[in-house]
This record gives sequence, structure tokens and C-alpha cells, in this order.
Amino acid sequence: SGLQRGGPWIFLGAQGQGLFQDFCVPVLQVAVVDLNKTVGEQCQAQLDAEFGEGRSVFIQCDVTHGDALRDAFQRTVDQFGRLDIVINNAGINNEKNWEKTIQVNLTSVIKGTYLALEHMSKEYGKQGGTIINVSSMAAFLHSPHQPVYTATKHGVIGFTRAMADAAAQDDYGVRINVLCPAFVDTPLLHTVEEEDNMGKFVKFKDDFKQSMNKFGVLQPSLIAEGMMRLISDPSLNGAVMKITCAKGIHFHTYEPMSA
Ligand SMILES: NC(=O)c1ccc[n+]([C@@H]2O[C@H](COP(=O)([O-])OP(=O)(O)OC[C@H]3O[C@@H](n4cnc5c(N)ncnc54)[C@H](O)[C@@H]3O)[C@@H](O)[C@H]2O)c1
Ligand SMILES: CCCCC[C@H](O)/C=C/C=C\C/C=C\C/C=C\CCCC(=O)O
Repeated sequence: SGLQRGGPWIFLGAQGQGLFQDFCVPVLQVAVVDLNKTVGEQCQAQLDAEFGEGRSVFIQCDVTHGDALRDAFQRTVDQFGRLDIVINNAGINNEKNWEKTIQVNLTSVIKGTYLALEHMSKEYGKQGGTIINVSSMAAFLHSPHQPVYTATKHGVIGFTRAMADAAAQDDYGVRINVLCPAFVDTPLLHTVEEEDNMGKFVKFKDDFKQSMNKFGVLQPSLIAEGMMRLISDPSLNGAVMKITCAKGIHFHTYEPMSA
């Protein structure tokens, strides 16, 4: 991984709750990319306080805008000289505008992965690196409240595993893994109350809340720990990491294919 070199990272989708506080890296160089200026600036202020000024940059960008996303990657490399770690984390929950949900949660993860490879893969003459694509435990459960969100998270797993195989077979020097958290204490969870987000599936909100009570809600620090493990363990490629309250950080296992 790039961790011994201290990054540089690009983190797409800043997360309102300040996940970076929980990353234990000695030195950090990171570009935080987010649509929301307030969230991004708060995140950068936290990073300045933690690591000193000049080590992070906030780039306001809608990840669904292809040219803007390409520019965000280029600006990161211009600023830090290279790229080692890419986290495709931006995600929304919107069953009403479900096409937007596909754009943010799946299409942009695919674009972010391809851009990451342009800047890190040996195929492009680069030095290698690590990519984490963020899915969800929703991909493993019955989720009547979120059919399209669930479909995108299935898609992220399938895409990531296939790309990890390609990376290994063609020696990209890039490891690509997927992270599937259960419920996490972030603003996203509150969207379950909103008809604007849930559309007709808002009627399942009590069912959703019962699931939250049953399975519990994770703190972001455990997600940071899972990400650090994916970044720093050189044996992991195509891994599907699950994080739940009951089992903590663990991995999904697939049955071998039989003819
Ligand atoms: N919170 C949970 O319970 C939970 C559980 C499993 C997986 N996830 C996944 O974790 C990831 C992070 O979610 P979160 O819970 O921190 O949500 P969040 O809403 O707190 O943060 C998501 C961030 O993505 C940004 N974003 C949204 N659309 C964007 C766009 N078009 N361009 C750029 N940035 C954009 C938002 O501004 C926000 O800062 C998502 O992929 C989500 O699906 C969340
Ligand atoms: C309001 C929308 C926010 C969606 C956030 C999130 O992605 C949705 C997750 C939905 C379900 C997953 C949550 C919890 C399941 C936890 C544990 C299941 C354990 C099953 C097992 O491994 O045996």
C-alpha cells in the first residue's frame, strides 16, 4: 500500500461525521472531494487541525459530472505529485430520484475506479496503489425499503470483484476491495424519514427502524478501522469486507464455482 509513504489519498464523499479523525496515519496528504461545500470545508479544517496546514485540499465536485471528477483527480495529482489510495465513498439514498441514485452510487464508483487506475495502474506506467469501493450490508439482506439503493450496492460488489480479478491477472499493481458496513451513525440514516428520499417506500420506515434496533448502529471509527485494514494488508484484493455490530470486521466468503 501507499501507507508507509503517507498517501496521497483522494476521498470521494467526505462524510458529514468526520471519518478522518479516526484514521491513524502518521502523515496524511489527502484530497477530500464532495458536493457539499460546508461539509468539505469542515472536513478540511479538521484535517488542518490534526495534521497541519497544507496536507489536505478540499475540492468541491459532483462525482456524477464526469469532467469535474476527472479534474478532481488531476488536481490531486498536481498538488501531491502522485496518488496511492482512492476511496469511492460518495453515496445517496433516493428511491424517488432512483436514476440519480444509480449515477452516484454505481456509475460514479465505476468512473472513480477507472480514473484511479489511470493514475495508479502499471498499465498506465504508474506505481500501483489501492482502491476501496463502499457498498453496504444492504446488498446481503432483504431491504423492501430500498430496492434501487440495494441494486447499486450489489453492483458495486460485482464490479469491484471483477475489476480485482482483472487487476490481478494483468498485474496492474493495484488492489481493489469492497467495504459493506451495516447501519452507521451518519446523516444518511435520517433520510429514511423523508418521502422526498424514500418515495412510496417511506411506508416501510418503521420496519427500517426496527432493523436498526435489531442490528444496532455502528460508529464511524469502526469503518475507519476497516478501511485501514483494507489499505494496509497487501494480501487483500477482491475482498468483500463486512462490518456489523454482532461480528465486527469480517469477510464474506463465496462458495467455489462448480461446473
Ligand atoms: N450510514 C449508513 O448506515 C451506511 C451503511 C452502509 C453503507 N453506507 C455507505 O457509506 C457511504 C457514505 O455514506 P454516509 O453514511 O457517510 O452518508 P453521508 O450522507 O453522511 O455522506 C455522504 C457524503 O457523500 C456526499 N455526496 C453525495 N452525493 C455526492 C455527489 N454527487 N458528489 C460528491 N459528493 C456527494 C455528501 O455530500 C456526503 O458528504 C455511502 O456510499 C453509503 O451508501 C452507509
Ligand atoms: C436510510 C438509508 C440508509 C441506508 C444505509 C445502509 O446502507 C442500509 C443498510 C441496510 C441494511 C444493513 C444493515 C444492517 C444489517 C446488519 C447485520 C446483518 C447481519 C447478517 C449476517 O451477517 O448474518
